[in-house]
Amino acid sequence: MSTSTLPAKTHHGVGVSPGRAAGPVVRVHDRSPDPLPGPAPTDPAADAARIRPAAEAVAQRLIARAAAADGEAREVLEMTATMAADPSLLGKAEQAVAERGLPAPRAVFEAAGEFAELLAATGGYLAERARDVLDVRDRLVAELTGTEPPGVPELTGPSVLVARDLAPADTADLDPRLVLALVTEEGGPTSHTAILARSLGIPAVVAVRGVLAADAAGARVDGAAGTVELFDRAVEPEAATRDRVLWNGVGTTADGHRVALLANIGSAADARAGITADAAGSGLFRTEFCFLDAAAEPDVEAQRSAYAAVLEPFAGKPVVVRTLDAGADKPLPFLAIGDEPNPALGVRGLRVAFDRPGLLDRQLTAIAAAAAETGAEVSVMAPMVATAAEAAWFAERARAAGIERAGVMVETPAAALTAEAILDAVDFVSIGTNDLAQYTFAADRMLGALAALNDPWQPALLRLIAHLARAGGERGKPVGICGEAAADPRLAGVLTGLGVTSLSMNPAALPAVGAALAERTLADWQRAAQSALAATDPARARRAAGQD
Ligand SMILES: C=C(OP(=O)(O)O)C(=O)O
Ligand SMILES: [Mg+2]
Repeated sequence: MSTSTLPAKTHHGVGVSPGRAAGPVVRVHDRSPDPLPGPAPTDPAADAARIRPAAEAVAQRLIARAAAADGEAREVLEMTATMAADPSLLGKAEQAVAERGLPAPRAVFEAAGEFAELLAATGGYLAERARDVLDVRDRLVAELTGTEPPGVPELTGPSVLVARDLAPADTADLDPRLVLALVTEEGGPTSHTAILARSLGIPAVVAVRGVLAADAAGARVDGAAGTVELFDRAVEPEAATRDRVLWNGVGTTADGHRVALLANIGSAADARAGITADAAGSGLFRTEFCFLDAAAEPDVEAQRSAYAAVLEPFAGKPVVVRTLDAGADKPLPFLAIGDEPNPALGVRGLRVAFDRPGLLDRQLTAIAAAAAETGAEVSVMAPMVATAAEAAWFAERARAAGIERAGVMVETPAAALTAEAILDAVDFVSIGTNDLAQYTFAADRMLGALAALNDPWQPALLRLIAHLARAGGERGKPVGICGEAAADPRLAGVLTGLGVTSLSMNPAALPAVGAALAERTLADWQRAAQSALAATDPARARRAAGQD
């Protein structure tokens, strides 16, 4: 490598997908400037008539990319193509040209902008779709103005991609053989970029302030340490070095201490992916994913059949079904909570059911029926629990519905600090590290600017987990992890060293986690865990655990 002779500046971000790689930088195009509202077109009818062919061209390009992709990538690209050709969006834009005399690019810009605002105002998953609508908007505007479309340019060789953040359509069909590493200025540990990078095995660092302004030609990326060295000349491509992903499908440390490695699922496709990836079961079935678009509460029969479709691949295996986690970042249209000044601290998760116990009871009945039908070993757990009384209330209702094992998620510091009482009220707990970090650090999990606080290697978060694991160990009750922390291979070992009994993750992360776990004995991981706990910041915690 010739890089050692080049001047380098090291930028720090949050490492979200481990591995090291170096290579020439390719910038992902930012969107072009907003189109101007004038001058008015001389022939509005002709200008309006340009919109549908432009939308058709954008949709066709996305469909062609979808045809060359598979699995989730194909779904994302097809969904984006559908949005680009959405008749109500295009109709609104045409109307703005005809009635308000806006030039076609501006009309599309405003129509899509309004649609995105509506989605963003509802928050959560729908707000994430707002990002997709804005992505479609920018593609349409680029098509109408004849400018470079936003997103990843055609890659001619192995490259390090540097972006502000990546939209699902940008990343859906990324070729991991050409993308050496991903670096983003924004985004956090639970962002789309982070999850995708881990699932593709591409080293990634997010929330790297100033990386775009640096305008570098080459970069060397360390996805574990969260560092990006930038060079002002292109750097010879150096393929990623990653954890070996040779895993025999059994979750165990080098000396045979078993840890259940499980899949996080939300659809039948996820469930099949989990089984293919050798998941021993599922530690988190996000039931709200089945009903994101439902306008009214699905009746018991509709719920039973939706759950059965997801449980079916797991016949004979354990699955933890989480009851609806609605509100804040995951609003469900049929559970309108009303205006809240701070939805993340509002009526969400299990709290939605306190005023609507019938809603919970109907869901538990449907889950019990789906479990009986499929033969999956189902237990249930409640999201966003703050007190032992809430946990006991939930467990009682679950048992009344005929479900034997009931647990709760630990996502609030209050639940973690009262681990003993919570565990006494239920059969198990599962730690949602995404939300537990957000509430512990008072740092919105969606904000790139606060990503460093949501880093799951933060010693404060590790201490809460250690407390929970100790309380579970004393009672002989399982303490699992189902947040993104479980998908970080080295952290998975540290969590095991803290006493956690199961790790549930995106199915794509299973081989790397399984392989890393098997590299050391339980005593080694316990030592690594104690060193990480004693560290004063995430970087030191990683080093102390032997990550760097
Ligand atoms: C697993 C979790 O739940 P979700 O990401 O669905 O909020 C979590 O908060 O860590
Ligand atoms: Mg959560």
